[in-house]
Amino acid sequence: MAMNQVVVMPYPARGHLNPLMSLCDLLSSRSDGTTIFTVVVTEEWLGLIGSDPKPDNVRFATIPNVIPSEHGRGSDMIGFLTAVQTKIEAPFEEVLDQLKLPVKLIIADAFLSWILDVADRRNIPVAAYWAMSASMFTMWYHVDLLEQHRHIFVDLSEREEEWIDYIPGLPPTKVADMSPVTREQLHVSPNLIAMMKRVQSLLLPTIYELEHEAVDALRSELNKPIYTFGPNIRQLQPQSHESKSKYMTWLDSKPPNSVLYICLGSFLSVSTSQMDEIAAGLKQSGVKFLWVAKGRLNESFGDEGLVVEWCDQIRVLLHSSVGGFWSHCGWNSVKESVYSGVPMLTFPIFADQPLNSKVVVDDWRNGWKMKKELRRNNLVKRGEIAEIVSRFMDNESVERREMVERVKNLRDVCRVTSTYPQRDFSNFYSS
Ligand SMILES: O=c1ccn([C@@H]2O[C@H](COP(=O)(O)OP(=O)(O)O[C@H]3O[C@H](CO)[C@@H](O)[C@H](O)[C@H]3O)[C@@H](O)[C@H]2O)c(=O)[nH]1
Repeated sequence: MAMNQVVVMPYPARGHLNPLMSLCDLLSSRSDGTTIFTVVVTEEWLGLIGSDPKPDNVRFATIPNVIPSEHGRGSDMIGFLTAVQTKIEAPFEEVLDQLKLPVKLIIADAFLSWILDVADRRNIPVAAYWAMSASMFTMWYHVDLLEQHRHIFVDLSEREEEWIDYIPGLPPTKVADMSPVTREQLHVSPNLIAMMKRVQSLLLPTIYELEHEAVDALRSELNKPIYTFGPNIRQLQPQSHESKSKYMTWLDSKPPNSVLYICLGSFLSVSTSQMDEIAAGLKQSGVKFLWVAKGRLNESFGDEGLVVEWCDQIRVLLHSSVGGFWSHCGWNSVKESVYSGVPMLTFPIFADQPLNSKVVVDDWRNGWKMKKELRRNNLVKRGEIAEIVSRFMDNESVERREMVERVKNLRDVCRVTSTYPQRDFSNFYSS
């Protein structure tokens, strides 16, 4: 049989690349052996993920480092977002020119809308990959409704208790649970209505059973194939004793469910003064913690706390000593937490994170809010942190036990789903 290929263009950020690589693993495991999956990344990203294990029929192609580096891009977010929209198209086309096998499909992150013109010129269908939740997709798809109700682009500080109850597939949601969006941000975000008219299909990395209202609403409205494929988490590779990281050995030495894992995102992080409050609050709580925090590496917390620059998050979450996850609520972190059966303390920062936090706290009820006033940059102070953390990690308390029961149920739903990512899914790129 003749060979062909699927070109995969991820958004150059960890929270988008990780699940798209995992999708490639899934597709390649279901492929009949005639398809090569070519993932296009910058040279910098190749250095970061190039040595991760992957199937033989998943390959990388590179473009030069035409966007700001991963290190320090947070200092000019709009500059980074703009470069991704304007600088990648030309080198991406050069990659396409050099490919030997015919390209039957492009899977592109939905934030890269310029890809539609490239694909049109070459007559290649595009499947749009949305890295966030289905709920966030429906919210963003209906940005015109938000505008009609004056729930976006205006000062909402006096109207945070108003309900957004008109978005198809989304349960009533308070204005307070939506990240404020400016028109400037809209310019670097995809126009989903225009995009959905032009793509062949939509790929949602979500657990259908947990988001079926949103997925069903989109299916009836979009009139396009929409595929969900479960938690979309990369499988853990076995780790030898020798290659075990220091933090895993540290976790081994701790009692079950005793450690709070903290990671507040790889994209934007919190202020230095908030980090100071977190450090002091953790000390005061007496709870053991593993904290991903680049700027605090030299701080000593004795044997109670370990700070790392980076860790293998899913491996950490699956460790039996980890009993809680304090997270910024990136969609991948939320799913990894559900998949691992670890309750969450939510601390959303921007974009979809406030809505994800609301889903965790109010709908799935597998977590508590650490940051209550989402739309303000008020500091969460050390005393409050210490109080919530110690209550949250108290394995004897009734409120925690009840939450842990719900977490187990969610985990079971998520694990079952991960074994049958949608029945017809494997065929979507063969047509
Ligand atoms: O020390 C670390 C920190 C993170 N991760 C992984 O990095 C990914 C992070 O993804 P996510 O939790 O989604 O956070 P962000 O990187 O901040 O994700 C961006 O992209 C997501 C998908 O679009 C959005 O939901 C977020 O709001 C946005 O900030 C996850 O797979 C983590 O397991 C690690 O392996 N080790």
